[in-house]
Amino acid sequence: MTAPKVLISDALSPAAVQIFKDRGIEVDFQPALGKDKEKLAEIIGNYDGLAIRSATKVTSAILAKATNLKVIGRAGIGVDNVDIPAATARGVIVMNTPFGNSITTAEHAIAMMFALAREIPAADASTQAGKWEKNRFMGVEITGKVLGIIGCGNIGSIVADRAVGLKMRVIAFDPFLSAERALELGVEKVELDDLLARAEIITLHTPMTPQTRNILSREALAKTRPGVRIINCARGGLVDEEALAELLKSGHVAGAALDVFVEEPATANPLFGLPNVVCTPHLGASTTEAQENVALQVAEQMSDYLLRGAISNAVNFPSITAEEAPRLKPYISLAEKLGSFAGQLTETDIKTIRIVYEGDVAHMKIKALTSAAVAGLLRPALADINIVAAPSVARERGIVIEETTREKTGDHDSLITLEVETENLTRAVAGTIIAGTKPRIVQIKGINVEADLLPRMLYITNHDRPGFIGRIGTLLGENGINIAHMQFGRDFEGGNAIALVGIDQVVGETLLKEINTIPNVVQVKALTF
Ligand SMILES: NC(=O)c1ccc[n+]([C@@H]2O[C@H](COP(=O)([O-])OP(=O)(O)OC[C@H]3O[C@@H](n4cnc5c(N)ncnc54)[C@H](O)[C@@H]3O)[C@@H](O)[C@H]2O)c1
Ligand SMILES: O=C(O)[C@H](O)COP(=O)(O)O
Repeated sequence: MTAPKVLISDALSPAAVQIFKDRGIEVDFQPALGKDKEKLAEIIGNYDGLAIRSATKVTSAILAKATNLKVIGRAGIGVDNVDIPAATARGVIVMNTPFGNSITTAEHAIAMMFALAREIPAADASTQAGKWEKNRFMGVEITGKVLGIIGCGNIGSIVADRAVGLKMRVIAFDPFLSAERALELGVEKVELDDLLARAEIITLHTPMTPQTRNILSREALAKTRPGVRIINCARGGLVDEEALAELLKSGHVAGAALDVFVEEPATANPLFGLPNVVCTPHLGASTTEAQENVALQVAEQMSDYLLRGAISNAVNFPSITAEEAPRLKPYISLAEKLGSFAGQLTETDIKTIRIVYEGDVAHMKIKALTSAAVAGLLRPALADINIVAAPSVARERGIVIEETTREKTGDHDSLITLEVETENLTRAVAGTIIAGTKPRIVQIKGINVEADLLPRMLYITNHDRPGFIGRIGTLLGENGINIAHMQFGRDFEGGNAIALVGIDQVVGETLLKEINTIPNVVQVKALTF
């Protein structure tokens, strides 16, 4: 196996380079490449992995050129510089490092709060200019002030903890913050309007989503307390910069500290040059400790995926540990084959997919197995579908996916049953793993029929009458088709029967039609796996 190749296109700590090398991965460290999208597009096709921070924009155009790419690793938190749907559609795993720079960023927000309260940057500039303006800089105390946190997740919680330590009164708006967690953090959970009306300092710590974009809009800013100070170390675009600039000029807002901007790199901005505005160039995560953390973590995660199939902190696929990956692999293959079997037999629109996981397999990562089953099911219609994209593609097509887990009920230690419902019919197929690695079908439409899945197969349904087996064998033999195995099942004597025939050659349309003319044959279909 040739060593996977990773490109680092942003300024990651060199610690990442060492990890990749130690793990036997070829690594190309080009920290300035993220700013050169033409060059990136030109070479991205050579790499299996791409490690980035926030400067590299992984657009759909870049992804279209990334023909070998399997994983994008974000050494940091925000993945808004990656086109996730486009990556997902191409089967590229996108992973981040959700905790490595949280403390550092929370500390930056706290530093910004002090910088605003005591006008440290302006006082520093004035002092170093030889002005000694002792009477110009009258600050405010932090103790006892009301801090309003918008978004109380990893970073917001650390800010809350530090602020409580500074004897501030902390209120938080976060629809997903539980009452228990708020109590544990010592913060009061409030609605946004309440926060706007009460906070003397507001700090933002939400991701950028359609709901949070412009959360401090002109209207929201108008509801804030006179003299409020605003800090944004989360994402540019959470605050209306134009409206904030006007309120700073009018004196309604006493100060604003911004680490992030609508347009980055920010070389011109409506807030630049206004009194008591403190700006840093997206430095929230920029400490030696945080950069070391995220670089090491992203390199380990990407190596684990490229070398062992383990997935952690992916934003577009369930996690799979390095220990789980080899155990899961045969079941992924089984789920994909069961899906493929049902998909090849289904010619009308699928409404619902029901998957039942029974026995040992019910305790595995069933989300990954469901993705594999859905990919197999959709592949006859969408040749390029991959396991990462499959569930979202199914949802876009209005297909309902239902999963159930239960303990072992029959002979098999593990059993996966896939049921597909269309307008006209419901078809179920079940399978298991034999000898630890081999996928095997064990039941079709409730009829027991055990067969290994070979690359070429015939699926035949017929009325259970004498003579069928001899005729099909003769007909295939006369046409030069070698039979590898032939398995039969029926619901009861003289009832409905199924034959699964593993074959070594392709059966053409003419021969399929001829098989259909054998007495009692209902349906024949050539399948490939
Ligand atoms: N400046 C920097 O260098 C820097 C560094 C790290 C992270 N960040 C950014 O900081 C932000 C927070 O990161 P995190 O790790 O704490 O994320 P997180 O996911 O742990 O927390 C985000 C919180 O926002 C809440 N939230 C979501 N939608 C909301 C809404 N509509 N209203 C209010 N709250 C909402 C969530 O419930 C969650 O608790 C992200 O945008 C991240 O990209 C910036
Ligand atoms: O989301 C993040 O982790 C921060 O915005 C840090 O971005 P950076 O890695 O480009 O400093």
